[in-house]
Amino acid sequence: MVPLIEINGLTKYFGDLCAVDHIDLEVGNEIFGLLGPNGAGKSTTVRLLTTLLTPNSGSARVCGYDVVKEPNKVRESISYVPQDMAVDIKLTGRENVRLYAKIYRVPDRENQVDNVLELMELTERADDLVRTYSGGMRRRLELAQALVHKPNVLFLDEPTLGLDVAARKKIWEHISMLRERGMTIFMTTHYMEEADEYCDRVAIIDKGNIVTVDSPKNLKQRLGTGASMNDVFLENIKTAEEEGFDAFRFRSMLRRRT
Ligand SMILES: Nc1ncnc2c1ncn2[C@@H]1O[C@H](COP(=O)(O)OP(=O)(O)OP(=O)(O)O)[C@@H](O)[C@H]1O
Repeated sequence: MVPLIEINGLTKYFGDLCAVDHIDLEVGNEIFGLLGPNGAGKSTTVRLLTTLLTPNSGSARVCGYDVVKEPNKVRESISYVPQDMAVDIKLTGRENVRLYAKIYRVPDRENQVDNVLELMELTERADDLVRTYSGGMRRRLELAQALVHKPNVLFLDEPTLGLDVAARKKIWEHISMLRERGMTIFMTTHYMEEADEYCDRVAIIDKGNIVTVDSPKNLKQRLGTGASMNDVFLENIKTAEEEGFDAFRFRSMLRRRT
């Protein structure tokens, strides 16, 4: 596996709180899911890897570039789709993507805008205002924007959050298609069944520590016949429970989100 993302002892404090605690990870050309309860450190990890935060110690390389020493090179090689809407509803889909193409100084701009709209199956609605788009279409538009400068690694924070079942399935079809075209996807999710079905490997993070990393299949097998990813998740955050952490909160969160 050629690592597209290499993380060594990466650590981030917010005041006294250690949000990411000496994590080590290697991610190759795959769909990699970072799972964990609320406040576990998922978004902080993604923000460190996308150069939006600076670590207190440790290092990370993305596409061969150091996130602290070569942030511009990292940004040119990646895209990041955060949870909150990153599209302007007062513009058309095409205008939104065009804006990104301009910011990234994409060569042969109009062609590339057409290409990514087509890739996300938005061509027919490309000239309609985004205000009229469904949630799933808006998410696909965010992906189109993210793809316009041809990144090698795509970071997605909860890509299917808030979408209905059909829209979630469609987003996953698109993410899987990108993976088949050679893109590396690093994503966070609370949907265990989606991680199970679509991720090549997952890591579970709890209180800033990576508790386990493997394929969903291997993780389930380790627990025994009939185990689900929910079981894997709960098993791996058990330590927190044993330490008196509020397991009820985790479980109710899981029930809400799965
Ligand atoms: N800018 C910040 N300032 C202070 N504390 C922060 C900041 N960002 C995150 N934290 C804290 O760091 C810890 C990890 O937060 P993070 O957002 O990375 O968790 P998460 O796993 O993404 O959670 P969620 O699933 O709820 O999005 C939490 O305790 C959070 O309150």
